[in-house]
Amino acid sequence: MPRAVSLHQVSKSYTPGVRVVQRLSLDIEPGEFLVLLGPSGCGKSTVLRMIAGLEEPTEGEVRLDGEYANHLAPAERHMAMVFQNYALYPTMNSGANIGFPLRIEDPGRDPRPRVEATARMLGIEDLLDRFPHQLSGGERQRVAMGRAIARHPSAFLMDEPLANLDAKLRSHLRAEIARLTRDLDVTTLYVTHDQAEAMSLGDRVAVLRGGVLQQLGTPRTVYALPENVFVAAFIGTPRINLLRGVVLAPLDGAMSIGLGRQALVLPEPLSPDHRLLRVQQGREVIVGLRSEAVRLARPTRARPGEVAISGLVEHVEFQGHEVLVHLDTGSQPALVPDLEAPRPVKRVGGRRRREGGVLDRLRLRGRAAGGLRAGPVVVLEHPADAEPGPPVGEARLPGDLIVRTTPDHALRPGMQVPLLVDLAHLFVFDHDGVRVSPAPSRLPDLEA
Ligand SMILES: Nc1ncnc2c1ncn2[C@@H]1O[C@H](COP(=O)(O)OP(=O)(O)OP(=O)(O)O)[C@@H](O)[C@H]1O
Repeated sequence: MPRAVSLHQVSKSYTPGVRVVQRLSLDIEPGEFLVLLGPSGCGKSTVLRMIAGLEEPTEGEVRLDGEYANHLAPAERHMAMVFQNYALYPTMNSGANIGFPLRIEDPGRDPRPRVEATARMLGIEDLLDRFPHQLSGGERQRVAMGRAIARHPSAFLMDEPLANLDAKLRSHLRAEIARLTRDLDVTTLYVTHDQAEAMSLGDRVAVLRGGVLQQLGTPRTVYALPENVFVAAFIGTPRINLLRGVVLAPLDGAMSIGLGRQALVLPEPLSPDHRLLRVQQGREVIVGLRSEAVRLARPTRARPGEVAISGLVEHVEFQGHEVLVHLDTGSQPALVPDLEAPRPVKRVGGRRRREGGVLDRLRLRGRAAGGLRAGPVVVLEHPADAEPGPPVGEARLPGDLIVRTTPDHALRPGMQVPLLVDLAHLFVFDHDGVRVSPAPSRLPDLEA
């Protein structure tokens, strides 16, 4: 029987006063495939290890099938773990590796029938006599999976099991893991920092940041209705465009969102979501536009709900089936802490500069709470707080908007192109990075 696994207000500190997991509550249904997703160091492995019994929660409860389980030893939990480094015994062949936990469990029983059945399930019958050093990375990972499966566990705990494999093999094994866990009807908790993996595997995805749960939902929900800027930016490729904006709601004119040199004029009559934005009048917000929200087309081609802006082509990224166009629209990108990897130095106009340039200094900062970024997702700093540098208005901004298009547009850097923004796909986040449009209370049925 697949297990129900629950965490109730679980926290973990390795050092007193520093919680690496903070008051986490999660209910994983029997047979469910739940993915824990987040950047490196956000506490994913710690959560998995607490469920496995390899770490003890500092506070809170782990429950298995509704029963308090904090005190249970790993072996008493009947779960199998698969790690990224395979952890096979080097002196045993694949068959012995797969059979090892069976021999420990029941020394008197011949493990071979189970080992062979497991090998058939994984298509590795030919590898049973080989030692780990005679196997490729993908084959080793299959043997490690076999060792986990052979015991018929009630839950799988997988910690980045595909991280060491190349992209092609990863996608192949991903499909295999999905099939296996479905066929075996087992509860699975899968840890990854790869959002594409999370989206393709999970029945639900739990997004963690700094040890704090940001959102728990189906892949469709976390993509279409991210609760905050962090989730919006972490999920989806190419990354969502996040721009700093100001809500302008004059009493005698059309409501708009100012984006630096241009503005998105909200069409009348205002939609219920846009009407609610009036309370943000005069405030700084963060506008989120996924690449599908913007298309290259003239204003005369606008469909209902689309508004026109324009952009200067800065860079064209050819990807074969599509092209990513980096545009300067005269707005300022908003940066999300924890996501901004050190930016590579690149050459622009003969000068070397860090990508992001002056905008790196207009930083959005996570607010610390007990050593954790637990409160608001971001805080927009006033430019006056920024390090000295060229005044914002005078700085030549790097591309602030990435738009996807077909390869048949002949685009070159320096071209000014017309754009249409589909306001049905507009996200607005408040000053603290929390989504305000679409309104949080509006939860369309995305499962249909
Ligand atoms: N045994 C330990 N003792 C002290 N600190 C630890 C220990 N294990 C993990 N940590 C710290 O706890 C935090 C969370 O670590 P954890 O491994 O759970 O994160 P993660 O999200 O799985 O990261 P990654 O994706 O890089 O594996 C990190 O800051 C890490 O340095």
